[in-house]
Amino acid sequence: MNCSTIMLRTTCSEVGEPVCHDGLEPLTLRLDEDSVMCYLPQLLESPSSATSCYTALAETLQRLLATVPAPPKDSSSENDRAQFYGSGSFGKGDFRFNPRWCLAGRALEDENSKEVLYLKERVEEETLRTLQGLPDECREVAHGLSEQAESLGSELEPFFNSVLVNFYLDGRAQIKWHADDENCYGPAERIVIGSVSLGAPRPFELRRTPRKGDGRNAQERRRIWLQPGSLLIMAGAMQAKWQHSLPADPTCSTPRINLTFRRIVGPRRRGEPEPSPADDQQRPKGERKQTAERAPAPTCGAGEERVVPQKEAGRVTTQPVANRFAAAEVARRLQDEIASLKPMVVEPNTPLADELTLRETLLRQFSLVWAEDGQDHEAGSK
Ligand SMILES: O=C(O)CCC(=O)C(=O)O
Ligand SMILES: [Fe+2]
Repeated sequence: MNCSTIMLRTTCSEVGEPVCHDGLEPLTLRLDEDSVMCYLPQLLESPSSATSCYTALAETLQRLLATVPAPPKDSSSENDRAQFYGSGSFGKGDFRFNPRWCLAGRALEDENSKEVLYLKERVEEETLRTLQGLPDECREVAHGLSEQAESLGSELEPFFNSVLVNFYLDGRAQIKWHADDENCYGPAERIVIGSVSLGAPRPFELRRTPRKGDGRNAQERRRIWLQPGSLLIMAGAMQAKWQHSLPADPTCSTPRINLTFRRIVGPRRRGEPEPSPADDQQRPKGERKQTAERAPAPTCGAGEERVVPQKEAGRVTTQPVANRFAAAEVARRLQDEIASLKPMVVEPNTPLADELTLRETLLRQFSLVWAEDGQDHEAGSK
């Protein structure tokens, strides 16, 4: 089969409607000379494993939404899409994250996310297999990917070292046209992203990045229904030349979870945790140092004496903090909550102890990011 002429399985006939794929069969799309997108409807062994993965993960995300204060740039209450980012270790290394993510999303710690670790393994295996098995006609694209594909299999360094999770509460939640082309992923012509869908099926759209003088045809959209349990691989120059979006779908009334596994390259930025020392990784989990112990002292609001009023003592936020709070105010709230929680935590590994750790981690991450620039960031959705 000639890769450049692979057709979408189903086509929409109405004028102006995007070319559609129903997401039930695998698909390889060579979008242009340098960009390729592959879709596998079934990443997990069965539809029921996709359902149980979704159920467990949705429960964790709901709990975090209810217990972790909203980050300063949280937009989940406006657009029904909440963001989370992987944090902690995944066996072969530590999750990295773009420090901006912690302004818009909540941390999803490794101990909270068995499913994420499981999916990460599956996505790496399938991405490697798929990229290595691209048809001959895609060789030029595959050639550019071969080095990356090789490092996917490396024992020492896993390919995907970060994950961003989107929780779409219903069909009103969406993500607008964008490309994931930030510098932290390396050259935009060589970014590989593995995107897993769970929960409600939703349409995903693609279009060429708009350029001056583009005619109507250049803007032709392609649409793929992302089915639960599926994997979408974006590779080659897709982030440089194409944009993608997940439009609102008024017919959808149930949640969807999307996980995009990415590779962050280059030195760690301020605000990103340093990798754990190798010997720390060897030890069983219970014996490892707690994140909070490794955390540097908060730098935001430090030095300011704030007395927690008596009536506030013991009060813990269970609802997301409204967006209007400035970053420093959120930090103060976190400090208050940590002060309230500390005397209540008598045993490790209890729900209260987890809440305390989550707040401490959040505070550490926020504080470092703010210390970097001294002010608010533009927190994008990428
Ligand atoms: O939800 C999706 O399928 C897409 C998410 C996405 O594009 C992103 O997080 O950058
Ligand atoms: Fe994206």
